[in-house]
Amino acid sequence: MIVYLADKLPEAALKELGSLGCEVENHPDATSSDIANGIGKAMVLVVRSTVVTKECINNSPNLTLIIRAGAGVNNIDLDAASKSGIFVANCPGQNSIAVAELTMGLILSLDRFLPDNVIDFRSGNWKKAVYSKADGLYGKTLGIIGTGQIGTEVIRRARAFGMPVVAWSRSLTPEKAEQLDVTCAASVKEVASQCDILSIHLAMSPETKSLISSDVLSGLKDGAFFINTARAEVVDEEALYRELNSGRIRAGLDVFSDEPEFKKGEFTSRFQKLDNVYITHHIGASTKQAQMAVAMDAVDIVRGYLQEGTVRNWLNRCEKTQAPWQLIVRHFDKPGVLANVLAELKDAGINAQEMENVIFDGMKTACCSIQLDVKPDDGVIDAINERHDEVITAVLLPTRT
Ligand SMILES: NC(=O)c1ccc[n+]([C@@H]2O[C@H](COP(=O)([O-])OP(=O)(O)OC[C@H]3O[C@@H](n4cnc5c(N)ncnc54)[C@H](O)[C@@H]3O)[C@@H](O)[C@H]2O)c1
Ligand SMILES: O=C(O)CC[C@@H](O)C(=O)O
Repeated sequence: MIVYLADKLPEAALKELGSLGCEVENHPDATSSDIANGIGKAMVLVVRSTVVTKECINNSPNLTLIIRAGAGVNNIDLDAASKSGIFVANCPGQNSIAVAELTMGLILSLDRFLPDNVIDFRSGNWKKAVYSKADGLYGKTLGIIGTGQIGTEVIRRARAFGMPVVAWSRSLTPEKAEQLDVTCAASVKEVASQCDILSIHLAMSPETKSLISSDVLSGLKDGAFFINTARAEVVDEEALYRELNSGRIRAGLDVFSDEPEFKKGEFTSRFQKLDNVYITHHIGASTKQAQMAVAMDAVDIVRGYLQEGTVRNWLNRCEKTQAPWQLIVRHFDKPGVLANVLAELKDAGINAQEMENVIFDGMKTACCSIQLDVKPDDGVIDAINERHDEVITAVLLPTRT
C-alpha cells in the first residue's frame, strides 16, 4: 500500500509506516497545488494543513483514505471525498494540550507584553517602566467558546491561574459546567460581555462560520483580550480588524484569514501594522509531543485500515441511513448464500444499504443484517426462507429511524 505524506511528519512515523509494509512517498513541503493533479498510485493521503481539494481527490484514482494528522478537517473537501467513496479520518485530542499551552502563552504575552519586551531587549532598548504595567491574570474572568478537547484543557489551566471561567458551548449543560467548574452562559454574546479574556475553541463548519460576529466583538469590555487558536473563519475578521484598529481591545491569534499555505517565505498581512496584536505562525499543534502523538495516531489509523479493513475516527460516514427496514438473515456459511439473498432483493427492486455479516463460533453459520430502503413483500421473504440448504431464517424488522 502506498501512503503519500503531503506534510512533515516525524521520522519515527515514517519508519513505523515502513515496518507496516507501506511504501511511503514523503513530500513534507507539498502544497495544495502540488497535489491538485493527483497523488499517483497512492491509496492513503496524510496531511496536516495542506488543503485537499476536489481536484486532488478526482485526480487520484487509487485514493481510498485521507487522514488529517490533526483535529480540524476544514482543509479537506469532505463532500468530494464522500461522493468518491473515500474515507476521511482525523486524529482528535492528540494536540489539544499543545494548543491549550499556546493559548495560555498568548494570554501571558498580552498581559506582560512579552514579545515587545524581547524585541526591545534585542535592539538594545531598556524600557522597564513601559513594561511594568501588566494588570495580572489572577481573578480575571476567562470566556471560553467551545468546551471540546482544547477548550477543556484551557479551562484546566486557567483554573490553576486562579481565573474564573464563563463558557458557552452548544452541548454545555449546567451539570457539565459544574464538572468543569465554569459558569454556563446562555449565548456567545453573554460570554463576551462578562469576560476579560475571550478565547475561541470552535471547530470550523458552515454553522460556526463567523459565529464570533461583529455584535459579539463589540460586546467585549474595553481593554479585553481576544484569543483565537481555532480557525480564522469562525470570526468576522473585518469586525475584529475594526476593533483592533480602534485600539479598544488586544488580540493573540494563531490563525488569520490570509495565512500563507506555503511553509516558508515572505508574506504581508494588514495585522502586521497593529502593535496590539500578537500573531503566531499557526503553531498551536506544533510541539514535538503533539506532533509525535498525532503522527502515531495517524499511523495507527493506517495500521487498522491495512490489517483489519476498518477506519478509526471515520468522519464522513453517514451517521444513520434512512433505511426503515432491516433483514436479519441467519445462514450457513458457504459461498453464494449472500449473493442469492441479494439477488432476491435486487429482483424485487430493493436497495441494500448498510450490511454486516458476522460468523458464529465453529464457522459453520453466520448472521447478516441488511438495511433496506423499501419494505419487501412477504413473497420476497418467503423466497429467501425457502432456500433451506442456505438460509436458517430470514426475519424482517423495522429499524429505529
Ligand atoms: N491552532 C492550531 O494549531 C490548532 C490545533 C488543533 C485544533 N485547532 C482547531 O481547534 C478546533 C477545536 O479543536 P478540538 O480538539 O477542541 O475539537 P473538539 O471537536 O473537541 O471541539 C470542537 C468544539 O466545536 C464545537 N462545535 C462543533 N461544531 C459546532 C457547531 N456546528 N455549532 C457550535 N459549536 C460547534 C463543539 O461543540 C466543540 O465545543 C479544531 O476544529 C481546529 O480547527 C487548531
Ligand atoms: O498540523 C498543524 O500544523 C495544524 C493542526 C491544527 O490546525 C489542527 O486542526 O489539528
